[in-house]
Amino acid sequence: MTVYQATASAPVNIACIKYWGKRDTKLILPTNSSLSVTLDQDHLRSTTTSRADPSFQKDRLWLNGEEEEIKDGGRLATCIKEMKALRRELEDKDSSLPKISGYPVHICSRNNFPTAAGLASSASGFAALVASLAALYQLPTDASRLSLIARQGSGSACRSLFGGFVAWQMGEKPDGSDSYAVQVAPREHWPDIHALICVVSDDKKGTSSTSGMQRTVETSTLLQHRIKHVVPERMRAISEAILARDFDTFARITMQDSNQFHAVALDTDPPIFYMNDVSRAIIALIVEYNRVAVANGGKLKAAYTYDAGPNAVIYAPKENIKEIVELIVKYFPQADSFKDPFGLFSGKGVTGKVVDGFNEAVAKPFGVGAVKNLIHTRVGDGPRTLGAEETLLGENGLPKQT
Ligand SMILES: Nc1ncnc2c1ncn2[C@@H]1O[C@H](COP(=O)(O)OP(=O)(O)OP(=O)(O)O)[C@@H](O)[C@H]1O
Ligand SMILES: C[C@@](O)(CCOP(=O)(O)OP(=O)(O)O)CC(=O)O
Repeated sequence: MTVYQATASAPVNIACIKYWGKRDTKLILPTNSSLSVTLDQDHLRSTTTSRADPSFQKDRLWLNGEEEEIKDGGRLATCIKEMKALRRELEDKDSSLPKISGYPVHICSRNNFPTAAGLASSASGFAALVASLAALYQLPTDASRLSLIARQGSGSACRSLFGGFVAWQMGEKPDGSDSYAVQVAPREHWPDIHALICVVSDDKKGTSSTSGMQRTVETSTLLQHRIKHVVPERMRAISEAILARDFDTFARITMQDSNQFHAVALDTDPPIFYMNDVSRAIIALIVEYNRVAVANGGKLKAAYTYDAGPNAVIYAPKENIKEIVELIVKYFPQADSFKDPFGLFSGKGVTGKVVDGFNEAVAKPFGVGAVKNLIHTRVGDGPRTLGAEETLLGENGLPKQT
């Protein structure tokens, strides 16, 4: 008997222009456009296997080994329903296709990094879900079309359908049909963009993005200024900077937009604080690192950005990452040795140090564990369809034991 099954992986993305606010909470339509860098799946990814089988009783999903409820009308149910509808369209047009759109599905997914910890697991997770169902249903792969569906799982997920540098165009139609992701540039255009993730906390966060942003929409006057007068110009300028590989402008806008997103969170009633003392110390270090570069006649060398949590993501050209790791390690000693996927330290281990002319008084050194982990990665590609050997479901249609 034929087994209808497919496995796909999808990347995390971290926004430079932040999505924060919905004009439609059910369809997940944003109040502003946003733009992100897709990170390399070789380091951070969600992997999902989907199988359609007439013997299954109902649609089921397991995340990291635990079954998650697929609530009627909820985000998971919506994405699965929309993907089945796309398959049905194909079957209606071509009677030779097996009629699998009516079969229940079993879906098994794993994240190779902490879930719901502000590392954008919902983005890679819903993108992998949609990508695996697209492979299962053999849908023609138009990533923007699929991004319309991933968007309804989690807004930021629509950007993980592409690699490289990705914009989510907010659109204006009430039905959301013009609110999808497009690629600004593939990773090959600017492969030199690397990222250092400073994991400050991998706990489940206090205020979820979903509830936090709605409170902001309801109470912040600053948000209205941001969406009308700030984001449109920033989207234009950062897209131009990416196309011109102009890191100085890219970095300036990225930091400004992270700052404004956190200002808007603070302008919410009651206020929302996502950054903590460690996050703010990392900002001080990057600001000083850039000040030294500019004082020496150079340009900005790094950009920080923070999502709805205390973890820092530092974007920089590859050649600067070694100095940045040394800088972070000087102030935030690490319990474990730095995993050095790009061989920057030739197996020698990291010694904390600052660049010449750096004012060490800008931050106080913290103890071991304040920054728990450093992940070095870079701009990456879009979802990948994987071979049958990567399946997460056993022959019985239940998660494989790992
Ligand atoms: N691989 C996956 N497959 C399906 N759903 C997933 C997957 N990974 C995460 N999710 C969903 O996303 C939720 C976590 O999203 P949440 O927004 O709370 O955290 P986050 O994505 O880590 O943070 P943020 O989006 O603010 O950066 C999970 O509880 C789960 O419902
Ligand atoms: C701060 C952000 O990371 C917010 C992401 O919000 P989500 O996409 O997680 O929210 P929902 O659409 O409600 O699922 C900024 C961004 O990724 O653009």
